[in-house]
Amino acid sequence: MITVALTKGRLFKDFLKYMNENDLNNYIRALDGETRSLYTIVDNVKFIFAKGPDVPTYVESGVADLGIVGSDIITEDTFNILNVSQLPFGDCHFSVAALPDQEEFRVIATKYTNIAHEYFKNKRQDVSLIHLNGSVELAPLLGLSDGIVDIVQTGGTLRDNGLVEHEKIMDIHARLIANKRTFYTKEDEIYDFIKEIGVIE
Ligand SMILES: Nc1ncnc2c1ncn2[C@@H]1O[C@H](COP(=O)(O)OP(=O)(O)OP(=O)(O)O)[C@@H](O)[C@H]1O
Ligand SMILES: O=P(O)(O)OC[C@H]1O[C@H](OP(=O)(O)OP(=O)(O)O)[C@H](O)[C@@H]1O
Repeated sequence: MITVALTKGRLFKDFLKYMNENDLNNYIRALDGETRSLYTIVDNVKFIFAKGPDVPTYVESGVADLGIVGSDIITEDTFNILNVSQLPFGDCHFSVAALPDQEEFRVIATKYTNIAHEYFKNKRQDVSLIHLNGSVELAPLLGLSDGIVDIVQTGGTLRDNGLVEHEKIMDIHARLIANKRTFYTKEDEIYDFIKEIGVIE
């Protein structure tokens, strides 16, 4: 038995869409249902449903062998895991966004302070960061910050709040991650799963 950690929100919906497009019906039947259960078993794969930032924690500890997680999460925080491969879903990007006429960025609000810190440090720009937990678009609208560093997917949230992208920071994709030990001790089962979901030929 191998354990695969999935996130419950958007990324899970993208994974289901990917499975539908690739006729992975066995998994879809087990995963695509209305239930509050936090795990399900299909053949010899146990899927657990966690919050995105907790997926690498489960994988690092070895209670999960594999995980599907946004690259944003494993870029923002450091985990002792194997970063196996990029997956063909979950695409979005990080940007600096603000009101259209904003010229200077001295104060930035973000959920992703490490990514923002690294970005402005590399640009040799002295910026103060304010950590927020969500709805960060409010910060420049209320004058809490000059701009934000945040995830942009459709651009709808920025548009609906009168904000625009000023600088693109990096692309984001879903990634397959693995525990450093069990990737080798459970090699055959992991290989079968990865092959089945079409991540390798
Ligand atoms: N518009 C978006 N906003 C945030 N994350 C996105 C977006 N589009 C794709 N993603 C990716 O999806 C991941 C977040 O999905 P996830 O399923 O973990 O949580 P969620 O949809 O934010 O739900 P929850 O509210 O339960 O945290 C991010 O880590 C990122 O890689
Ligand atoms: O470009 P879009 O498709 O509009 O997506 C981007 C928005 O989605 C995310 O927020 P989320 O919905 O996770 O809520 P949050 O603000 O509480 O983090 C992100 O932080 C942006 O606000």
